[in-house]
Amino acid sequence: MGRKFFVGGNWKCNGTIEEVKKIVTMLNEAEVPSEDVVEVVVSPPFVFLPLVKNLLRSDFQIAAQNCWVRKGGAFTGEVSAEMLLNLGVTWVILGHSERRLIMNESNEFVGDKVAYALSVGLKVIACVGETLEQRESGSTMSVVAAQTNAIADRISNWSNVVIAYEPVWAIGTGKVATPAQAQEVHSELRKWLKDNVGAEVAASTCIIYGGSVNGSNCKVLAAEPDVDGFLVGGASLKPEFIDIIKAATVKKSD
Ligand SMILES: O=C(CO)COP(=O)(O)O
Repeated sequence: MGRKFFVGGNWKCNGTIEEVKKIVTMLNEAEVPSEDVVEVVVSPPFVFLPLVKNLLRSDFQIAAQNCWVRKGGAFTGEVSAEMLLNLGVTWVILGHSERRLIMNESNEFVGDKVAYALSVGLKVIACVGETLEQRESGSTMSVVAAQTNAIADRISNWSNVVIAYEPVWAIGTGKVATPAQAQEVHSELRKWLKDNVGAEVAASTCIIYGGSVNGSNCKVLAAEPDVDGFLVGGASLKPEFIDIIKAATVKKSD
């Protein structure tokens, strides 16, 4: 039950048409391991999804950074899961800490979003992770378990879910988790899945790490047995994103 290495690029709220075209050209020209070895998904802001979809190489996929919790309708400013599918978008990032903390998205709301997006056929990168305060008070695993539990309560099929462990204190700070810190949470989370969902889901679900991943630290992180890839923010806008994709080969040579 091998897990394929997964690298997501979360562009967040960045970019102009010109910059987006440059990033796509950089990605299209890159030589990276084949689709059998690594799954690459880039996530531009909503407005650039059609442009990126049209220009991006076909072995890379695209993700939205959010979507509405249920079917579309009178929800001003929202984008529905159905619209994403209609555009040919295959993935959506849900529960990113920037949405949990800035937009006050609760565990339950994120769980509802994950369940709805999966039900219409989208694949989901579901983000979990603790704040610095929560880590320092020793509650990392209870926070991550509660976030994951709100999803587990609402879905039964995990085959289209990737979990991104993104400690909030490591996001955009340059303070990357050490390989041991990442491995510890990933393995505890996998154990939580085994105990609460099932052994098969625990063994087959990709758990990727996010938070200050760059071209220099990606290989040591990728070498950890329960780190199945990355969700990359800042570095996904730069050429070093290619080096991060290539970290997949660390696994292949195991
Ligand atoms: O939030 C992240 C990816 O979703 C990580 O962001 P950085 O890689 O910029 O720390």
